Amino acid sequence: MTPTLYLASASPRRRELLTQLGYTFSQFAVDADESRLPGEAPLAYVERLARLKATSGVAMGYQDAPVLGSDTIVVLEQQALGKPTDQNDFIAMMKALSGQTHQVMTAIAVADTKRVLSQTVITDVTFKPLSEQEIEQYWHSGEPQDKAGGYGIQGLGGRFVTQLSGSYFAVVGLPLYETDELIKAFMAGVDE
Ligand SMILES: Cc1cn([C@H]2C[C@H](O)[C@@H](COP(=O)(O)OP(=O)(O)OP(=O)(O)O)O2)c(=O)[nH]c1=O
Repeated sequence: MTPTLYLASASPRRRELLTQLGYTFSQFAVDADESRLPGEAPLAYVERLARLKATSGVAMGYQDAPVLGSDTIVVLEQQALGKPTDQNDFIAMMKALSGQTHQVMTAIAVADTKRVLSQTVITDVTFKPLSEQEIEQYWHSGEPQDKAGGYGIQGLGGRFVTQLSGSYFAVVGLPLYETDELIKAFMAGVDE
C-alpha cells in the first residue's frame, strides 16, 4: 500500500508522535549535514535543517507522497545547543541550563518535487537549579546522549522542568497541532 506520507527521520519519538496524528506513513533515515553555517541564527538554522531533511528525502526518491522532516534544537541566550558530544560537554550544558529558562525550537517541513512548506514552534522551558550530583547521575542514565540540549522532557529529564510555555510535543520532537495543520495545508495545495 502506498503511504500518504513519508517521515524523513531516524527518531522513534517522532514516529510515535506522527502515529498519534493517525496518518499512514513510512519512515526512513536521511543523512543530512547538520553543521551550522557561519553566523547562522538558531531560528534560521533549525528551519533550514527541517527543510533539508524533507527535501533530501525527496531527492532520495521518496516522491509518491509528501515527505515530512523535522529538527529540534535547544537555545540558551541565542546559543544553539545540539546533542552533547561527551560527558564534559553535557556537564557544561546542564550547568548553563540550571535554574534558567531556555527555548526549544522545533522546525517541521513538508516537501515534494515541487513545493516545500515549513514552520518553527518555539517553547520556553524553565529548569530548576541542578546539583553536580544530579547532573552526574543523569549522564549515567544514558538518556541525554542522543538528545538536543542533553535532556529528554518525556523521561528522567522531566524532573528538572519547573515551567513550560508552548508545545510539550514540540519539545519531544514533533508539535502535534502544527504538524497536522502543515500537512493538511500542504495536501490541500495551500501556500503558507
Ligand atoms: C529537548 C529534547 C529533545 N529531544 C530529542 C528530539 C529529537 O529527536 C532530538 C534532537 O535531535 P534532531 O537532530 O532534531 O533529531 P534526531 O537526530 O533524533 O532524528 P532525525 O534527525 O533523524 O529526525 O532530541 C527529546 O526527545 N526530548 C527533549 O526534551
